[in-house]
Amino acid sequence: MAAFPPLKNDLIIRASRGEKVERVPVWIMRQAGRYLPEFHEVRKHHSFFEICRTPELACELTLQPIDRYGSLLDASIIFSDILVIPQAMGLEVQMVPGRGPVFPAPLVTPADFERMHKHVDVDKELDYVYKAITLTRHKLEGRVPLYGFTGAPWTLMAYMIEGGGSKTLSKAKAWLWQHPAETHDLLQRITDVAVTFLVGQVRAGAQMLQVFDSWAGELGPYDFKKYSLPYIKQISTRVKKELKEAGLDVVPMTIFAKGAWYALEDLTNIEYDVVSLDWTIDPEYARKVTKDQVVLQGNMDPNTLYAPFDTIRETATRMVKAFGKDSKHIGNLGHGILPTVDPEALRVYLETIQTVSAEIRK
Ligand SMILES: Cc1c2[nH]c(c1CCC(=O)O)Cc1[nH]c(c(CCC(=O)O)c1C)Cc1[nH]c(c(CCC(=O)O)c1C)Cc1[nH]c(c(CCC(=O)O)c1C)C2
Repeated sequence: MAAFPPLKNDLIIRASRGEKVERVPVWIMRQAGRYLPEFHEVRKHHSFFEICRTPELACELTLQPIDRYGSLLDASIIFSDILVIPQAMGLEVQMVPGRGPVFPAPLVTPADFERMHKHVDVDKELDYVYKAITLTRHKLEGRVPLYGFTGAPWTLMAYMIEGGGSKTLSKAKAWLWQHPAETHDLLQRITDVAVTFLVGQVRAGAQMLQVFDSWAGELGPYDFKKYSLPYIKQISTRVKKELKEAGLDVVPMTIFAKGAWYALEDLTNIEYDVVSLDWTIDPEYARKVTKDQVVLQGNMDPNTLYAPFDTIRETATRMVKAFGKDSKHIGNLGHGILPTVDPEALRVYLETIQTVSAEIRK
């Protein structure tokens, strides 16, 4: 395979390493997806997981926001889903229109471990993601870096037991009390897969990595320390070690533990370069707690994109200023962009972050 084209915009990589940069780099969680008409055009003809498993289609969707917004985006993220890991472990996941992901046969009791592969050949099962990453690195032509990602063990465990989205996570949480040993067994199995998967994504061409613990905030502080923190820490330390040993680039890693405001201090000490904040955390408070030891990412409420454009400008300006003139900040939303947002509202948000941050850093 030919060498990748040279990177023309490395702003977000420099920022993730904590270097002083000329302006705040920005990208958006779920930037490829349902708010874009060009996404729906492709979705009409292909199912969701068919797109994930077809490198040309996953690549095309990854590039859609980069083509649309041009220099207003400083990174791309490979089109895929966190649920490719449960699939690789042997569970079936369907994407049901209007409902989201559904497991026809979720884990009900630990006896259901029988239905999962005893040994997961991660590189074989998820080779389609690696192929999509490699192709996308070429097609990006060095415009921006490419993120690879994984779901965090707790969030993936929750999906595997709930069988899909849930308001209370009561089935998954019942496991914590009813099956504590098997809970740790499951979390460890997912962690092992995630580590190999992230290293494989870097080998394939990913230049940055993000771990999504979207349901972290459903755990209280004590349980987060017990059921999430040790595993997301294992992921960062093992991935960095394995990358180094394999002679690969030790790429910047981001942790997004949505809702886990109480764990902010712990999250700065587990070898992630960037901590992604949801909108419930005040940027000034986050800077105080993290003492500039990590780069902070985020964090406007995604619903603010429904506001009049002037309000979006005002809110984004206030956010950039709250993270501070000298702060280590990567612009993003506090969670994924919502499917019914006007793509032009996102343009206003991206433009504001880039121009206001360049202005105050002059
Ligand atoms: C990073 C990513 C994800 N999904 C998708 C991407 C693509 C890359 C990008 O960000 O652009 C495409 C991605 N994933 C999905 C879609 C829509 C599929 C469709 O109907 O076409 C897209 C574009 C489907 C999906 N997949 C998932 C949901 C949520 C269900 C729920 O809990 O109620 C949904 C709706 C699970 C999922 N998937 C993901 C997360 C973590 C981020 C977050 O918290 O939002 C989670 C929790 C991650």
